[in-house]
Amino acid sequence: MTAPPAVPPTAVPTAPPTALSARGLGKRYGRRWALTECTLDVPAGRVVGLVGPNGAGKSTLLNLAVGMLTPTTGSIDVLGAPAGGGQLPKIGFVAQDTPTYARLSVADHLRLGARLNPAWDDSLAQARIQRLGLDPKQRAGKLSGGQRAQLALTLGIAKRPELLILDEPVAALDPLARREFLQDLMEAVAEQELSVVLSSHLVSDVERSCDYLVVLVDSRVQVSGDIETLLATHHRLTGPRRDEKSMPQHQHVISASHTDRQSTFLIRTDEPILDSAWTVSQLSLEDVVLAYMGRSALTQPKDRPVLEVQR
Ligand SMILES: Nc1ncnc2c1ncn2[C@@H]1O[C@H](COP(=O)(O)OP(=O)(O)OP(=O)(O)O)[C@@H](O)[C@H]1O
Repeated sequence: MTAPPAVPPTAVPTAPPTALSARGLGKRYGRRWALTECTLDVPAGRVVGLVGPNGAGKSTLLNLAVGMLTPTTGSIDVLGAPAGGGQLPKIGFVAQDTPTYARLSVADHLRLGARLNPAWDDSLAQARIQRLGLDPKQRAGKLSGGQRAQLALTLGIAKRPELLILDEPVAALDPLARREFLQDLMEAVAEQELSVVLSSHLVSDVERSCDYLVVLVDSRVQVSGDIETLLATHHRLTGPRRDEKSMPQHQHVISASHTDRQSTFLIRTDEPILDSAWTVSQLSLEDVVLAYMGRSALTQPKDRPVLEVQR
């Protein structure tokens, strides 16, 4: 009897690893939704900027990711498993206002980090503290806001996490400290295999340090994606006045403004723009973010504060 022919192995498609994956995720405080219908796949190995105005829901999303909040609706996976308990050793989390223990010294914080984290990299932590010029004997309560933020980032990085989540880490820093902090962060990303999600109000911070963007406005994700791709697929079209409805289907209008004779559209499309009536211009990341924020403002009910889109 002859053996049956070998069956070629079936290639089982594997989904690319994700840092965060949310499905219909929502969080309600009392009657107010802080996060609504959030469905999102953020790839691993990226530096993700989570941008949105005050009260957009950024902290809520990040706190759901680290399991400090539980969802009202939907689910969130972190590094391929449900957020919460089992994933915590793999996550470094620096919460908003970079909390530290005021009465403990810098050295105490590093000792605590070593006790609490099995993968603690003490030489990395010591080297960072020395490079930053932080006095190991100084109590955290006596550090400046910027120094405290650097201490908190050191604790987060020395944990050797797979995912580092930073909630507005540079909000309290002056421009130079902000630049140095983001520079340090990028160095850590280059040295370690690390995914980072950081929230910020400022597009300039994201432009400098991130390669993936999520825009959250009024509790909803407005857009998310690879920053290079977002910049390559969004355009400003300026030309003779035209009705939005006459635009080709593949051109998704994000914002439109008109004068008597002229129209300006900010569109997203994967296809080339062939209509020679348009003057096509490139957009900055800030243009893209503001357009999505403005779009949200236009769709908000009247009793909500409307975001100003300034150009
Ligand atoms: N513990 C809470 N109880 C009630 N409402 C809350 C609570 N935490 C947040 N909220 C509300 O949920 C919404 C989203 O808040 P969240 O802190 O997630 O926004 P954010 O984008 O991080 O804002 P910011 O940039 O100001 O930090 C806001 O309207 C806020 O008032």
